[in-house]
Amino acid sequence: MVSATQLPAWKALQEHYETAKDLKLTDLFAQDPNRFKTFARQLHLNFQPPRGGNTNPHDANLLLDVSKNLITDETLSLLFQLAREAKVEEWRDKMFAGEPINFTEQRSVLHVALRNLPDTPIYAEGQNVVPEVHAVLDHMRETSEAIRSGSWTGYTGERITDVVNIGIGGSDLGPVMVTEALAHYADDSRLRAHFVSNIDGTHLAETLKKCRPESTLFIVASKTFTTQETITNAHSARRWFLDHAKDEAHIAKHFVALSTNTAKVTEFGIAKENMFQFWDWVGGRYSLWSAIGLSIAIYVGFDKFESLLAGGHAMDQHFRNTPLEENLPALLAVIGVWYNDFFGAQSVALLPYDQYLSRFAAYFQQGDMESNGKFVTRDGQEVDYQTGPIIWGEPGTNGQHAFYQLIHQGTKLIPADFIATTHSFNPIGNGEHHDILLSNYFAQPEALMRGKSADQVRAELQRDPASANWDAEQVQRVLPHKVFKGNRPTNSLLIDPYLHPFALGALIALYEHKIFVQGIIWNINSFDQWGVELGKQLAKKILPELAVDTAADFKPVTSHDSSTNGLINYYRQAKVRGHL
Ligand SMILES: O=P(O)(O)OC[C@H]1O[C@H](O)[C@H](O)[C@@H](O)[C@@H]1O
Repeated sequence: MVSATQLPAWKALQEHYETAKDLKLTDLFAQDPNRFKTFARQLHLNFQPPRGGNTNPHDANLLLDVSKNLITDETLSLLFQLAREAKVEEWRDKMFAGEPINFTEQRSVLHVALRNLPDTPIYAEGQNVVPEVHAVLDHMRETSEAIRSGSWTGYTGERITDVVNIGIGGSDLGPVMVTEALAHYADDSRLRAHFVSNIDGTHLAETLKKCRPESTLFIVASKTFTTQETITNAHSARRWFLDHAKDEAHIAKHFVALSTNTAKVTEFGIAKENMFQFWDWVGGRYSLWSAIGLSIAIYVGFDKFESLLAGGHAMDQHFRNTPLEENLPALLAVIGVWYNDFFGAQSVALLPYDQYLSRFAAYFQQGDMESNGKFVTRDGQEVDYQTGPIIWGEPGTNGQHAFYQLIHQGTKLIPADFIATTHSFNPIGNGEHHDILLSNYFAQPEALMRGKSADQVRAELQRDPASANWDAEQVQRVLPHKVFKGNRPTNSLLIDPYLHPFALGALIALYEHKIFVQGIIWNINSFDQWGVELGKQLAKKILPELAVDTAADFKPVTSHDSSTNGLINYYRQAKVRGHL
């Protein structure tokens, strides 16, 4: 494929940008009373998982308003033309058909198969993967139900009260984000979920302080089962456990593994029946839907996990079957490309007005940045345009009291997604909290768009008794600092009614597919992550260099640049001095 910048629509967008860059959102709204109608999309999703007995809600409404963006009808039509010229629809169909679109690792990209709850076949390398997916789901159901009911007991016969997921990256962030998002459904106060990811011994040590070996289940989650942090933490947890339990035979009741690597799991000493399989065609950052979600299923119950999958599946169907113009992931994606590649925006803020989504931005930092942080095209050429943005964010309203200053008055363009639900699980004060929360959710995009002119500031100063009598010089000293230029773009997404498992599944899949569409437009492979390897290799080389016994045998390390040598030797000298 030709480079994105060579596509006719890209060139047309560059020309269009020359006029669009001067668009004023307030003018666009003044000129068109129907602007909201034109640029907001409502989507009703509904899908009942085929297994009977799941009584959770399985429908959700999504309202995505993109009208507060620097776009016109023409902008959108050119952006969708770009998506078509980049062959987004063809690549989407290739993904669903199990073609090995992650070509640098010769792998299919089939997280959609994990939530394909009906028995519709999906093929990877000629083999229908759906029966295996269902077999693992059945295994997860059995195990999660046994733990929740108390029939799975520890080595002394006690029920399990603490589940510790040991994993990092994709084997951590998804379960962390989702267990937090679904905390409302954690209906068994006897059961706690913990997550240990960092190799920093503090993470494991502080977690183990809260656990007792008799009643703790460790879930060792690692796709490759070779990740240094996870395997080291798992071995340390195993030692802690055996210090108490003494007998290795007890490990079977306290350690399970989630992995694609049977040989390594066996080598670690975890029995095959305690291993939950997944497959190479599941990318780590897309794996919460697989066995990696076991901690979720235990924490909130398997039927909630199934409903999460159903929501993901419903969004998959929408993404697969809806023309781009009405396709929510595609719409979010092309608007993102508009700012990233034509306005020069460097980042995107994800701002959920929902405490349950407190880890949403952290989760999609991996989801987006590990997928689209690439500098060569699929053909191996260096790109001559910007690819993936920096993703960041915190829940509202906290962010307002921290970094919104820069979004409102800083010198950077920061497109932001505002996310909220129409109803709260916690309608404290007769709904007062939720109304206040939502008033902020509505006000911030409005403020970012409208801004405040010098004339408005002047009028305010005149109205305020504290400044009404100021002379011109005093006014001028303050006035410029109170001006908001406005015209800052936002997307608003409202989920109706609640962030129940189905709605959450749909929300996550929405962003996953947005990332997919952008990766195709940028002509990059969104599914490998070679960029994480170099640091790992160098750390492996450095680790043995950190060993020193005594001051007498201290030989400075000289194998690196002077900075790295200097830092390493400072650390080694401190080790020799030994303060603990
Ligand atoms: O699940 P694992 O094989 O342990 O991998 C954990 C994580 O580490 C790797 O370095 C990758 O950057 C991530 O994509 C992956 O999710």
